Amino acid sequence: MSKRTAKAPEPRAPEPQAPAPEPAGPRTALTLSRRRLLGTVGAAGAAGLVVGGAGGALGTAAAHEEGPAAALSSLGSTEVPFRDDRAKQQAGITTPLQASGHLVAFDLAPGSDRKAAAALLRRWSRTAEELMAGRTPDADTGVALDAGPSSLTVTFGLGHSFFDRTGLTKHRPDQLDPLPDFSADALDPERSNGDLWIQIGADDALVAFHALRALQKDAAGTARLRWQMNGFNRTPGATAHPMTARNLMGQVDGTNNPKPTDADFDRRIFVGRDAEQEWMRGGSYAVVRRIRMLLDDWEKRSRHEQERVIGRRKDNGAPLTGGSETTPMKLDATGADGLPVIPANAHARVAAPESNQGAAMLRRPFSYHDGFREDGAPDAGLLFVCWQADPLRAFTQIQRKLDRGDALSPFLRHEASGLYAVPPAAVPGGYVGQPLLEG
Ligand SMILES: C=CC1=C(C)c2cc3[nH]c(cc4nc(cc5[nH]c(cc1n2)c(C)c5CCC(=O)O)C(CCC(=O)O)=C4C)c(C)c3C=C
Ligand SMILES: [Fe+2]
Repeated sequence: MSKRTAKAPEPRAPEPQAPAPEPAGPRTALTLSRRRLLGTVGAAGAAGLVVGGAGGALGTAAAHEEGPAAALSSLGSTEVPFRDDRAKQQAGITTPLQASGHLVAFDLAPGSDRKAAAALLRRWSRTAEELMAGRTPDADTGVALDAGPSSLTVTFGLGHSFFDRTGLTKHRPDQLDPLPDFSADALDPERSNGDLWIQIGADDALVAFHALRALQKDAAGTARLRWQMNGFNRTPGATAHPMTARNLMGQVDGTNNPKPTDADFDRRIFVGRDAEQEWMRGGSYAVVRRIRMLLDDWEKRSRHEQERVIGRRKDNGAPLTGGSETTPMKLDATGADGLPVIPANAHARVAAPESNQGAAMLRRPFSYHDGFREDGAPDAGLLFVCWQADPLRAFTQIQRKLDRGDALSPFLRHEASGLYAVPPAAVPGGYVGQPLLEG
């Protein structure tokens, strides 16, 4: 395939809410297929295709002839490697938040055994690698033909039930034991759990949808879709002041996430070298919660009340004890009334490692909006995804504490839940989960 070098893109603005893209972070694709840069007659038909990013502004009529290619913007050309010799973990964990996301779970079809599951994960890994590199099969839907990789990541996980279905029960890690019930739970079993889970993220909604369809087609005959959810975040570049993301309650959310530069980051987020289940070493556990926000109630509260619910300012995310977003909270500080400045039940206080014997997880959510409910309230909230080496000592410990009386809980409903073992990245020539399935 002929290759062309794309103009070097501008660096992407930093996004403090997500850790720096260390090993598995995005890199700029310097070579892209000729088709992707120029558009082709063929799949695109006589109208041709415009180049993604900057070229898109030209409009379709301008792209009939193969002329000098306009460079993709950094948004379109940013590529996150599927495999990376330096990275042990799959992409999509420490990758900066993307603008568009899909979470999807599958159940193995009756009769699909371990061999069929292995073949599916091999197909999925191949598809993910191709699409994340910006290579789109000519014969597919065409949805992403004129787009660059757009920071696409595809991350694969295995649910508790996967192991019984494939005869691998004795290889199931204890960390996949079902999460306990919490009082705030109103879980829909049909939108929870599942044998297999995929997280898709991209900075372009068409690229993300295209990946979703391609992976769904790969599953045909082997696994059936169980549930699927769509999410979004702010588009990179939409603000002149790159800062931590906001959620649909308007809060700056993600400030006190562990950072890859923290000495204990790997120990907290990734499964250690001494783990009993060898195939999970370097992997992580994802807890997924669909959390609806009771926005009508929330939006009736004054800004002052809202800030006391979290313990941080709404405008810049700074703790109520002062400073900027990154200033540590002073949990001991009291006001003139003798009461704590950050209230005893403030969400950030109750969830903090200091209140949970050091427990911490990496939160990497998407917002969602699925229209309006019968009462007119928005069906909207957070697709809360968090990553940790041990869910019992991270998500479960903190959620138990929140459940006992954090000020944010009355504004939330946990509607769906999943817990998945996310194996390390595939080795060259291999596929995600191969050491488990062929071990
Ligand atoms: C069990 C874990 C958590 C759930 C569930 C959860 C839901 C949830 N959180 C917000 C908004 C914010 N959370 C913030 C901080 C924060 N939240 C958790 C854990 C859960 N949140 C932790 C561990 C922390 C960090 C605490 C700390 O160390 O300071 C914040 C403050 C800013 C920040 O640090 O990110 C906000 C805002 C929502 C809206 C929500 C459910 C929809
Ligand atoms: Fe939180």
